[in-house]
Amino acid sequence: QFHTIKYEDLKWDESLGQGSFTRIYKGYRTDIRDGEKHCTEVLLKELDACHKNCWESFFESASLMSQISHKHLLLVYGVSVHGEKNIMVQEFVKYGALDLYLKRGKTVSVSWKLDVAKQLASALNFLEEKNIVHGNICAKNLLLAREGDSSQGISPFIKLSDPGISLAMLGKHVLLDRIPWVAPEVLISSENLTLECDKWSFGATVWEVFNNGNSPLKGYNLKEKRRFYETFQRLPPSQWAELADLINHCMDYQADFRPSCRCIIRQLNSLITSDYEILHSTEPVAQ
Ligand SMILES: N#Cc1ccc(Nc2nc(N)cc(-n3ccc(CO)n3)n2)cc1
Repeated sequence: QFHTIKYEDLKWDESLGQGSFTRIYKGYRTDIRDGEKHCTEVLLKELDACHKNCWESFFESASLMSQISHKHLLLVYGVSVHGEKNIMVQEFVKYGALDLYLKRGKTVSVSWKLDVAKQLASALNFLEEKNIVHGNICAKNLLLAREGDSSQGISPFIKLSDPGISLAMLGKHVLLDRIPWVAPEVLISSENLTLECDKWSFGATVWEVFNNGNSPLKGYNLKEKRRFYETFQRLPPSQWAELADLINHCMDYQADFRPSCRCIIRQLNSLITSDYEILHSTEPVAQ
């Protein structure tokens, strides 16, 4: 199910921040392959000790990512346990989480954003074909491996990160805080976590990418977030009608009305960047 890595083969470098329940560090892993010593740059994701009852879910997430391989899915080398410490050892992705990259004010073109959306859709299509639910699609879990350079026609390259601790293990407050990424039906029961939920989250993630990493419903408290679903509200629409339609189609409150991945990919490919890009060089910030 997954490779176990000896703790003494790992070396910690700088801290790179924290996710929910986890801390991440740059690190190195030494291993001997065909008689040679290799030292690989890795990302060390440590599960906070206080959530040790979630470690099986943390490792389930690691084994999910280790069992499948796809160019837009993060490579997980394995896990290491050392006393209270549970560590997931991942490939180090050069530019880190996409939400922070976009928030740092990097101006990226519309076609750059569309490339990211298409790559995420192809990763989701791969998971859908294997009937695997990710459960935590969001810009924070999209990692940027290549910045791309539109002047040289080099596209960005993203990798979808591990889903982390499964929604079923999370408390109500954490679920509410994941509005609008978590599909409405999951709030009713985590048994409702299906492939369609990833389509909903895909819509919210595309919204983030086209709003320069701004969090949708930023500043909403949990009560306001709950009301957002109870009153069937929608995210502020993009000026680009075809994009807004795709996002709203993915974020349909009726799970079985959401489009298949193939349909999403077809719609993304039909979005013509030329006219939109000329007309709206920068997407106005959503109110
Ligand atoms: N400054 C900076 C900087 C930070 C991180 C990386 N690299 C990286 N590699 C991974 N495999 C995973 C992650 N993550 C970041 C958030 C999460 C939460 O899921 N993961 N970051 C590169 C540069």
